[in-house]
Amino acid sequence: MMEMKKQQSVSKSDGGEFSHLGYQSGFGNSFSSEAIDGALPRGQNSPLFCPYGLYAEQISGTSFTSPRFSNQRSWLYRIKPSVTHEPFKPLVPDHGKLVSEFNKSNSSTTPTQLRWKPVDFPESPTDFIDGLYTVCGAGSSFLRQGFAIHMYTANKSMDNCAFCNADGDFLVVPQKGRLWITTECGRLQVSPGEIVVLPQGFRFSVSLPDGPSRGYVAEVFGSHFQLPDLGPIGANGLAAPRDFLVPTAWFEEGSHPGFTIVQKFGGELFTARQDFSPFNVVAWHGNYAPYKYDLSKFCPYNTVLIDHSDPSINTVLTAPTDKPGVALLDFVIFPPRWLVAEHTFRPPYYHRNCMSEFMGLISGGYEAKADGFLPGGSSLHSCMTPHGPDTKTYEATIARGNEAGPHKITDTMAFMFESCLIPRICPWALESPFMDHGYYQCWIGLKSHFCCLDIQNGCNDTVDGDD
Ligand SMILES: O=C(O)Cc1cc(O)ccc1O
Ligand SMILES: [Fe+2]
Repeated sequence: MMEMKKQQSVSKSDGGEFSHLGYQSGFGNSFSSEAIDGALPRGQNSPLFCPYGLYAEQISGTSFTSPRFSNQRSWLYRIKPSVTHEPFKPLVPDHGKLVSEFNKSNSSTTPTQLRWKPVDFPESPTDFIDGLYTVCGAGSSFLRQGFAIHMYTANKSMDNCAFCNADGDFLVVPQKGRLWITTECGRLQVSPGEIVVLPQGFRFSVSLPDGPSRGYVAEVFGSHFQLPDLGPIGANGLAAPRDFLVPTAWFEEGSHPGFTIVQKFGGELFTARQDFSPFNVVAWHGNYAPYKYDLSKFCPYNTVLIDHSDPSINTVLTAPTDKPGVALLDFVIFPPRWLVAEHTFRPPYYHRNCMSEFMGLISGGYEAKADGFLPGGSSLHSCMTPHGPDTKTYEATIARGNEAGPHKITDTMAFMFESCLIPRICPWALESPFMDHGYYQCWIGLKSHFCCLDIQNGCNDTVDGDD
């Protein structure tokens, strides 16, 4: 057998290598990458003898028989197959705060507008897995239909262990602190302002080069993220396929005694021991792989004359249901952009939505909230729960009047996870010390401006006299 040559053979603690990673570009392509020349079998997936004595292993992200346009799978060529581990055992002590099936025993429901302040960083050593907790969700990973919204706060790297989510795909939105993520397909550096999708089943490990870190995670059960159709926008715009980055093959070899795989399965965590690293894939090919995307690359479209567009115009990724146009989960952003609409109330309109809206703020402020919605904070406006700009935003917009010229909103990156399912909320989120119990007050001051005569004619008579 040829001498095993280890390429890019740095340890995970070598930071320099993480910041100079090469990536493959594209969305849902047929990717291929080999860390050693010739490690990918040519002409077939499963030769009797793979190059360099590697094992061939397929990971399927859709059923074998899914239609070709949606079929996702990759072939991994690895030093030892994933199956080489001791039996899974329930994690002790139980993690307790991850939920993947939402029912009366683990969650409750409320139509009230909810808002949370940013959560403090942990004081005791907490890695990405320890620091993950579910805020809300609906459906069931067992039934392959549903979603969960989690958040994480962590201060230490995962050590000698990898996480594997059998329940669904994670879309991770870091808000504070970079994530150095080692996956079976290679390594990714993900900074706040970027997102990463870790599809169902892939093993990954998260290191925190910046220490205390915080962020949001959307999980979808039974669906995968795809780019939205562009309709009349045309062939270009919003998130461009070429800006999605997929890792190149990277592996580590040798013995890793006591390496632990932590598997999330039905919302519960199980651990299995093995004596080697799962990051032992020397080459891979296929269209099922982790990827990242820099939100500053997004090309926003919007009104250029009147009125406020629905936020769907800023959809980065969507995880569809079987109903056309109805998302299990849309990931929508509110990026820096020009506001130019004439004689228009430019902030988000007041509204009630049959979809449920969870929002987070990565940086800066959010155009609908003058106060109280802070980077690292979050809000939930469930199905048909009324919401919209707070009193200060409304009054300031009206005061600016019709003469407002083109204006660029800068220093902002808010996002929304929007789902057709109605979320139930976990008790620790409802009882959290970071819950903003006075949230409703941001709208209470909205006064009646009703006037019997047309306001353009300068009428000052309010009907209900509340000012
Ligand atoms: O509620 C929100 O702040 C999100 C949102 C923004 C927007 O511009 C229009 C509708 C909408 O739900
Ligand atoms: Fe909304």
